[in-house]
Amino acid sequence: MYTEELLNVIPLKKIIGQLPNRIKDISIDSRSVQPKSMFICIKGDTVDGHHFAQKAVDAGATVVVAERELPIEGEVAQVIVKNTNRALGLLAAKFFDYPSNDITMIGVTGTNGKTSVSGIIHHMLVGMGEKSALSGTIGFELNGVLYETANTTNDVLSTQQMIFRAKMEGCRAMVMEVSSHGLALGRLAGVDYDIAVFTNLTHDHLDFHGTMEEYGHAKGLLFSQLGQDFTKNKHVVLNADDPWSEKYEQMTSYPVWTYGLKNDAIFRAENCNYEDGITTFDMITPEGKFPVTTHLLGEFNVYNLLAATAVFYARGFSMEAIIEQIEDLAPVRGRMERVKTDLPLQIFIDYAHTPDAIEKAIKAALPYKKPENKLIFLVGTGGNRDKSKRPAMAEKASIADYVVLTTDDPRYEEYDSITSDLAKGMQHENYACIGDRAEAVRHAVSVAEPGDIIIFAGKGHEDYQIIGNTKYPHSDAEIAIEAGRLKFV
Ligand SMILES: CC(=O)N[C@H]1[C@@H](OP(=O)(O)OP(=O)(O)OC[C@H]2O[C@@H](n3ccc(=O)[nH]c3=O)[C@H](O)[C@@H]2O)O[C@H](CO)[C@@H](O)[C@@H]1O[C@H](C)C(=O)N[C@@H](C)C(=O)N[C@H](CCC(=O)O)C(=O)O
Ligand SMILES: Nc1ncnc2c1ncn2[C@@H]1O[C@H](COP(=O)(O)OP(=O)(O)OP(=O)(O)O)[C@@H](O)[C@H]1O
Repeated sequence: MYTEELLNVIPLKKIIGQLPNRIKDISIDSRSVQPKSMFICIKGDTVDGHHFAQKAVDAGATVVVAERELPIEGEVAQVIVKNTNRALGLLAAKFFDYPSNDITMIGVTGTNGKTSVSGIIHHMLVGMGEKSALSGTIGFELNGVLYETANTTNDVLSTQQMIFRAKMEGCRAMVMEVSSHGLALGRLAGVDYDIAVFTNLTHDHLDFHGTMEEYGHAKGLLFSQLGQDFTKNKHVVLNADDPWSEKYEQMTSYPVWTYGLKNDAIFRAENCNYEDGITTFDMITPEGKFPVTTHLLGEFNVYNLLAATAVFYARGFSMEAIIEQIEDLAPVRGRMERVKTDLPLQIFIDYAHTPDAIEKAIKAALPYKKPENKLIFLVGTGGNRDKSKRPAMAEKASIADYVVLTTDDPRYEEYDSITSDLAKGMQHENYACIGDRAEAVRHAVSVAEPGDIIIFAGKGHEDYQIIGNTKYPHSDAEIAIEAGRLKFV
C-alpha cells in the first residue's frame, strides 16, 4: 500500500525522515516484523513497544509510528502521533481496506455465554450453507481449521487481519466474542458490526474494571458503537431477563430483539424439560409456538439458543430453518460437555469460572441426579486475577453435595492463597481444598460412588494449565478417566 495514502487516515502527525513509497505490512510486534513494513510502538502492560523499535528496523521495518522521536538507526522514517494505540485502529482498518464492511459481522458480549452463543451461531450458519468464520476464547476458526489466538478479543491489528482473511476466503459472516477488555482497550476500533448480542452481566473482571458500573459501561460500547447509519440492516439482541438490557437498549437506535424465560420478550421458552441428555422446550416466537429438542444441556443453553434464534430471525431466516439447525447442534466444546466413558459415573467438563456460571452449571446437572446419588463439583479459579469473586464462586458451588476447591491457572499465586479465598464462601463442610489440580481431580473421583455426577469446572476446552508463565499439558477428563478405571474397574 502507498505509505502516504495509509497515513492520510491519521490527521495530526509529525514525519521525520523520508517516507518509503510503499509498505508491505503493519506490525506491532518486533518479533514478527516483515521487510518493508510499518512498526507501530504500543505501550503495553508488561513492556513498552517503543523499546523494540530498533529491533523492528533491524528486521526490515521502514516506517516506525511512535509517540516520541526515537534514537533509532537505519533507513527508516518516523511518524510521531499523540496516541499510537488510537492511530493503530485507524491504520489497521485502512490497511486491510475496512474488511468488516464486506461481511456480516456478529458480535456477542456478556459475562457468560459468549463462547457458547457465538459457537452456536457459527455452527448454525455453516449448517445453513453460509460460509462463516469464528473468533473467541477457543481461537480463530476459518474453513474448519482452528488457529490459536492470544485473547478472547484480540488486539486491533490481529482483529482486522482475521476479518480480512475471512473475507478473502469468501466468508459471508464472521461471529466474534467481544470481551469487556476488548471494548475498553479499543481492540475493536474500526469493526463495523451488523448484529450485537448481549447474554448477561454478572460479577467478573472487577480487578480490571473496578466496579460493576464500569464493567457494564464497557460492555455497552458494543451497542453504542453500532453507529447511526440506517442504510445498514443492523440489529441488537438483548436478554430481557437481565436489567442491563434496558440501558443497552437506550444506547442504540437499531431494532431490538429480546429473548428470555422470565420477563416479557419477543423470543421466549416455556415447558422446559431436561431428561436423558436431551433438553426440550416450546419456543414462543412472533410466528407462534415451536417445539424444540436439543442435545445442549441446562437452562443457560435455552437462553443461548433463544439468543441465536433472535439473530437468525432478525436476518430474515424462517423459523423452520432455524429450528432444524438447533436440533442438529452438538454441545459446545467444554461447556457442560458430557465425557464419554464406561465408568459408572456421569462426568461433565465445564468452563464455569464466575459465580453465576457456577450456579447455572450445577443447576443444569441437577435434573440428571437421583436422590440417592451425589453431585460433586470441582472448581478452580485463576491466580493473579479478580480475587473478589472467589468467595461468591464457592458460595454458589455449595449447591453441590461435595465441593473440591482448586486452581485453574494459578500463574504466580500460591495454591493456598487461591483455595483459602474460595473456602471463605463455602456454605457447608463437605469440601476439600487441593491446590494441585491433577490431585484435586483424582480426589473428586475417589469420593465418588456409582451413579454420582462430577462436574469439572473452570478449564473447559483448555488442555493446559498456566503455572508461573509456563503452560503445562493438563486434561481433567483424562485424569478423571484414569482415576476412575483404577477405582471402579
Ligand atoms: C492486560 C492485557 O490485556 N494484556 C494484553 C496486552 O499485553 P501487554 O500489555 O502485556 O503487552 P506487552 O507484552 O507489554 O507488549 C507491548 C507491546 O510491545 C510489543 N513487543 C513486546 C515484546 C517484544 O519483544 N517486542 C515487541 O514489539 C508487543 O507486541 C506489544 O505491541 O497485549 C497483548 C497483545 O495484544 C495481549 O495478549 C495481552 O492480553 C493478556 C494475555 C491477557 O491476559 N489479557 C486479559 C486480561 C484479557 O484481555 N482478557 C480478555 C477477556 C477474557 C474473558 O472474557 O474471560 C480477552 O479478551 O482476552
Ligand atoms: N447464557 C449463560 N448464562 C449463564 N451461564 C452460562 C451461559 N452460557 C454458558 N454459561 C456457563 O458459563 C460457562 C462459560 O461459558 P462460555 O464459555 O460460553 O462463556 P464466555 O462468556 O465465553 O466466558 P469466557 O469469556 O470466560 O470465555 C459455561 O461453561 C457455563 O457453565
